[in-house]
Amino acid sequence: MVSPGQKVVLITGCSSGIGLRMAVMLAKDEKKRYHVIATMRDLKRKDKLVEAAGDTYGKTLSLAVLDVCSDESVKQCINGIENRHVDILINNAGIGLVGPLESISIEEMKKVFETNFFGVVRMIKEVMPDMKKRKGGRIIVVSSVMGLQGVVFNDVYTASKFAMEGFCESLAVQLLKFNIIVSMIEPGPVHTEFEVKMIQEVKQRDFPGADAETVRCFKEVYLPSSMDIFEALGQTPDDIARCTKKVIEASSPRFRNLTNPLYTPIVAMKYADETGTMSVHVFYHWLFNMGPLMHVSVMTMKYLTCGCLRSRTISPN
Ligand SMILES: NC(=O)C1=CN([C@@H]2O[C@H](COP(=O)(O)OP(=O)(O)OC[C@H]3O[C@@H](n4cnc5c(N)ncnc54)[C@H](OP(=O)(O)O)[C@@H]3O)[C@@H](O)[C@H]2O)C=CC1
Ligand SMILES: CC1=C(/C=C/C(C)=C/C=C/C(C)=C/C=O)C(C)(C)CCC1
Repeated sequence: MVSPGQKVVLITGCSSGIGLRMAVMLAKDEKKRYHVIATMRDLKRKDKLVEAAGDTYGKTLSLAVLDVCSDESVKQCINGIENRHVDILINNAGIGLVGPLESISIEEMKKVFETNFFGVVRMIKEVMPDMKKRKGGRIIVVSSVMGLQGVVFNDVYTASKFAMEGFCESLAVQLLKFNIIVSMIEPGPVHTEFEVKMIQEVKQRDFPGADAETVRCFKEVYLPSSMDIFEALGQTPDDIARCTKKVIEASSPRFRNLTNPLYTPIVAMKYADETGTMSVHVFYHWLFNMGPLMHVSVMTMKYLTCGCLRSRTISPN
């Protein structure tokens, strides 16, 4: 039951990771300001969430089935909510895809877009008309640093997040007219099942169709560097949940919210050279010439960005 004055928050992809921690953090709000509808595509995966929610389960947190890839599932879920009333929609569900392009089928690529891009579009299309009628609402989208800057061997995942950034940047203007505020959350690496699934998938694959040199670059250069970066910079899902709660609670939230200060110079570089050549060359040298020193270079970046650039990110603390 939603108490008077409580905001209804619907979150997608709450069976693990960032979505799970967001659901729990908002449900445990000291002032009980939120009623969280934590959704997942398969309720058999609810145990971790229910355990973490503790006694908020059935009070400020309820569960619902929702598969962002299915029109019917999205409709059924929203129709099941009292008056279809959602104050805050958090689009979190998403999947990764990494590896040499030659070894990835078009079907796999479509699945990534179906989840990460059309999943968000489907959710917004269903919730937006009611928000417009009520002249108010918040839409949060968990994007990624890869929604702002391409990362080698993440071509299709990056494209799906860029698509979402473009979509939201366009829609945000129209929605502001109806007092609906759109905010993006842009984490760098976060320790969740996303990382575990990526490592498992990569171990199982033998990358058919890709030439030996590309496979070597992926396995021997990119993967160790990427793991170094996860180890040195990885945030926790609680960090991202805290950032998101801050964005929800801000009276005038920023549109873009990077959660990790390391990425502010990377994004700044993109805007400093509008031709894009600098980013391509810097990433090339960083990966192929400094790859073995990745740990050192990342630690240096961490040190350099610990002060002034923090104000450009949303801090979890
Ligand atoms: N971890 C990271 O390094 C980063 C992650 N992100 C983004 O954060 C978001 C959350 O990922 P994270 O928590 O890390 O990863 P997890 O893999 O832990 O969580 C992803 C969640 O999305 C759900 N999901 C996948 N497909 C669907 C679907 N069709 N319908 C509904 N739910 C679905 C999964 O459910 P199920 O259990 O059923 O598979 C799971 O609950 C994603 O959008 C991701 O792109 C952004 C930056 C970095
Ligand atoms: C290897 C490599 C990089 C890797 C970045 C990674 C691995 C980022 C991961 C982000 C994630 C997981 C986002 C999820 O949405 C940099 C820093 C670009 C610099 C060049 C070399």
